[in-house]
Amino acid sequence: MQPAANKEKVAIIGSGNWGSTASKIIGRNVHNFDEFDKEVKMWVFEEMINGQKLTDIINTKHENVKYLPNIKLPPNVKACPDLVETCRDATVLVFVLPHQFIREVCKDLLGKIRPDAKAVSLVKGVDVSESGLTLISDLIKQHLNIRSVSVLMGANIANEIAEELFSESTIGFTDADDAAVIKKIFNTPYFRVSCVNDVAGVEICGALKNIVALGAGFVDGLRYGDNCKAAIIRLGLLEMKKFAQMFYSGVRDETFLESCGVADLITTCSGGRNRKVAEAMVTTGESLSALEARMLGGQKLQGTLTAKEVHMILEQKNLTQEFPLFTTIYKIAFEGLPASHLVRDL
Ligand SMILES: NC(=O)C1=CN([C@@H]2O[C@H](COP(=O)(O)OP(=O)(O)OC[C@H]3O[C@@H](n4cnc5c(N)ncnc54)[C@H](O)[C@@H]3O)[C@@H](O)[C@H]2O)C=CC1
Ligand SMILES: O=C(CO)COP(=O)(O)O
Repeated sequence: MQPAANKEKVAIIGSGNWGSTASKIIGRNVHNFDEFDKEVKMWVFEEMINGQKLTDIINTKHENVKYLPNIKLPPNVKACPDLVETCRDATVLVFVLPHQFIREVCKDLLGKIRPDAKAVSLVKGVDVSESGLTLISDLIKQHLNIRSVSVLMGANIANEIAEELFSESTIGFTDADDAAVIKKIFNTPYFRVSCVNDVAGVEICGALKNIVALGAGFVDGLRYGDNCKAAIIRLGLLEMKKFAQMFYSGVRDETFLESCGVADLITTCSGGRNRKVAEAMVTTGESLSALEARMLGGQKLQGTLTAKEVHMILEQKNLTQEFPLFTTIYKIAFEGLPASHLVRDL
């Protein structure tokens, strides 16, 4: 189908637990504004479910039976297995993939998108390579030559939002006009979005809280109680802020009090997947990667890779002693340090 002339057209890149939830919100919201084309394409990393393509299931049943079961998606959300086809005519690109897949996706999209497209990243993670630390939003911007990449992060456990339970979220932006368009596709009475001019602050919060969530899971596995978990959350928030302000100038103190900051830490340390799998690591003695594969039905952890990536950067810069919580969580997760050292070593 040709896009309606001069209309904003949204493409969603990713269709996991959060990607599918985002498609439910966006698919409905485009009907509220004249300026949007009503068709929303969603790129699905194709897989077979009981002999049927996941894209076919989504397009006939209007449900992502693997990553967001029992939630109806709007019929104007069209699942598409071809990445370039999904994005070719879009003016708004919504990136919502596990962060380890972003480089590959950007490579495949290079030169294949509209020059006037804007983007928003819902991806919680950072990129670490030989050239150092890069925000996922910067990676997308640099690789695809996109003029503005906003981010949307917050206390947003997808299953709750899919059931339309109230939550807040934060858009970090550099271009206020683009942020206003992006807010329109996400904001609903049950998903309350606010905007701050601080991409790095919002994005670093979204990435680092997943490391702290592993710590919260260790506390739960050890049965150390709620006071101890609150201490981990407090110390985690301090290290998140220190890290963000050390690596990015202009990060604002107030950002840590938005949904993307303290609120996301609290929800992730209570109901998130990183917390759940870290708890199981302590109670079963199995590795985080084995538990991720066994417990999550194809969904991915982001805290494990982020803990490794952040540790690599801290080691490179001789900063591990300045971040004792992140460092201890890394050592418990990957170097066999007993979980009880979480509090002993702080
Ligand atoms: N699920 C949640 O509650 C929330 C997730 N997020 C963030 O959203 C991002 C996406 O997470 P979810 O939608 O939850 O995904 P998910 O963890 O539920 O699912 C994994 C997704 O990765 C896809 N995939 C597997 N192999 C792939 C490959 N080689 N290339 C591309 N895609 C591949 C799968 O098809 C699936 O769609 C993450 O950064 C996550 O931290 C943010 C807020 C809430
Ligand atoms: O980011 C999230 C909630 O805001 C989800 O966290 P998990 O990936 O740990 O489930």
